[in-house]
Amino acid sequence: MTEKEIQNSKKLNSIKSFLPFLRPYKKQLIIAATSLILAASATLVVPLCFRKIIDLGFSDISHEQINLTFINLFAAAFVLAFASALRYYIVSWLGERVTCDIRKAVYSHIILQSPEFFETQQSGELLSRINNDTSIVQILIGTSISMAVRNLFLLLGGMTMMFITSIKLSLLILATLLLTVVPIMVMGKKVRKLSRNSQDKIALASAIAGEKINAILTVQSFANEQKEIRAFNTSVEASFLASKIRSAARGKLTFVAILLGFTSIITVLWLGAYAVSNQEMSGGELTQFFLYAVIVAGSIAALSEVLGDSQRAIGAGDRLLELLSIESQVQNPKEPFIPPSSANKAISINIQGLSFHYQSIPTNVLTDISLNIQAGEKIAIVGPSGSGKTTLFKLIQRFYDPQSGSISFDGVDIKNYKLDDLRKLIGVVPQDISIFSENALENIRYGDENASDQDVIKASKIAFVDEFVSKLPDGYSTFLGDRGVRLSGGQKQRIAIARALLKNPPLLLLDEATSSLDAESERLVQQALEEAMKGRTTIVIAHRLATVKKADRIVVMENGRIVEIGTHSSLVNNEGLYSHLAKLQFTDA
Ligand SMILES: Nc1ncnc2c1ncn2[C@@H]1O[C@H](COP(=O)(O)OP(=O)(O)OP(=O)(O)O)[C@@H](O)[C@H]1O
Repeated sequence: MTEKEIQNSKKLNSIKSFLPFLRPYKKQLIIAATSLILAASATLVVPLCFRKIIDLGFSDISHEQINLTFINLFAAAFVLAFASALRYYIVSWLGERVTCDIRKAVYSHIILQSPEFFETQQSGELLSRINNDTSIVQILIGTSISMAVRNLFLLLGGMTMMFITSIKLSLLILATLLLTVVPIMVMGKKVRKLSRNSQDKIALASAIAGEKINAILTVQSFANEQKEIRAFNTSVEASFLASKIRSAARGKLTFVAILLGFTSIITVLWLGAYAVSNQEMSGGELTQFFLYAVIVAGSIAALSEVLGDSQRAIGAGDRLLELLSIESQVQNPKEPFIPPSSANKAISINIQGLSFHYQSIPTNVLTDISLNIQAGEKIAIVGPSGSGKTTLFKLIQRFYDPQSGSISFDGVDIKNYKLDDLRKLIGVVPQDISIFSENALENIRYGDENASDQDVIKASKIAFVDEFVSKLPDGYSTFLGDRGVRLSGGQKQRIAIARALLKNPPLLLLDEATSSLDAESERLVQQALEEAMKGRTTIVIAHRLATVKKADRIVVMENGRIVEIGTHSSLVNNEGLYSHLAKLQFTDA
């Protein structure tokens, strides 16, 4: 295939890939097509009526004939009005409906991606795709396609009628029309390229804004507001420039299309006037021919306009399809293992020869990790920053698959679990806690959407959340603010613990906060954690002496490898990395 053929087949595929979204609405499509054909046919009948009116003249004919002619004209007008209105409603409805479905599909596709996807995609850009690109596709489905079909129908119908009226004049017009189409095609291609460019620029501007608004405290504390305003302005201006270039190209396209279209009609009519004067055709026939030529020219102009719009839509559609075609790196197994229903008791973990590197960097972050953890055991992981502790947590939750080795829960490789089932077994208390723009009750219920209010409050009491939430102005109904800005670090942690407890998981993964909490908060968080760990297998990334001392075993990591395993006292006596770290790192050591 030549490059052009590949491009064309891609274009076709872009449109084809949207077909599944249209499939559920066959009934509406049939109504739309019928009303569209009716309206176009009514338009094509009008010139016939006019020819009759002119050629009959009104002096020599009966009133009955006059009445019939005008009633016919009125009937055509009625069909035209009714069918056009129906077409407008159904087609707009389809556009809105399908866009809504595409939006839903894109969002659920994004949210099911593994974290690797989000390492390369900016959230602002993804939002722009959900909002802007889908809106453009809406124009395609809600307007452009129906305009294209209607005008194509008018073009073909008008041409046929023109040939019936006068073959000679029609052939002439056809020849001049060919001269019109070629430049339109060439220019249309350019517009499409520019459209994609302009959409990319808009997405980039949203991405920049989204990222900085999310990090507003960092922006303001470095007094970088003006810098960020300038950066955003530059990127918005770039998107304006891209749109300007696109609009100019589109404007030129419209100019060329209309001018060439009309030039060809005027030329032919000129010749038509001679034909009437030589009595080769009647005045009514020339009028009829003229009206069809106007319809044909109008439809060509409209088609060129639609071409511009659909180029834009295909650009946006391409981006959406590209997004929808990305498969998550972590997939559910074909035949998943069904965990037994008594799954809430502690589980054992077996890690065997685990090695892993992130796709972006080929050096191993974890190398040959092997570790057996018994059901109910409490393991503390310590190690210098960057030694791979958090990465190990990510692999246990199967956010990534290792390049070699395996992790098993109660003897079953975690790859055999459905992702949902696997993650239901794990409660995570991360360092970086997400609080959503909802009230306290709903924020905690995020751990288990089916939990009753009583369950939420029970978990809150164990996690010492009740202690501060009940003092808030509206208690559990208090809105916690965008991303929890109204909560302290220790309070957020306790919310995270309550969430994890509500899930009642057999395995707890705790990432101990490195930021120092005040003594009272620290005591409450520790107490909450101790409650949470009861009866479960627990792995904690430890930064405090109190935590490591309570652990059954301590795993010491360095450069992605396990270098020591033992209890606090045995490791301190070892004089290895642990004793060195213990002296330096543990705040209360
Ligand atoms: N998404 C990622 N892509 C590429 N490299 C990553 C990614 N996440 C982490 N890394 C790298 O992997 C290594 C281990 O990181 P990890 O977060 O697991 O360390 P850690 O022991 O938990 O450190 P800390 O105690 O500072 O949290 C680091 O060198 C880090 O730069």
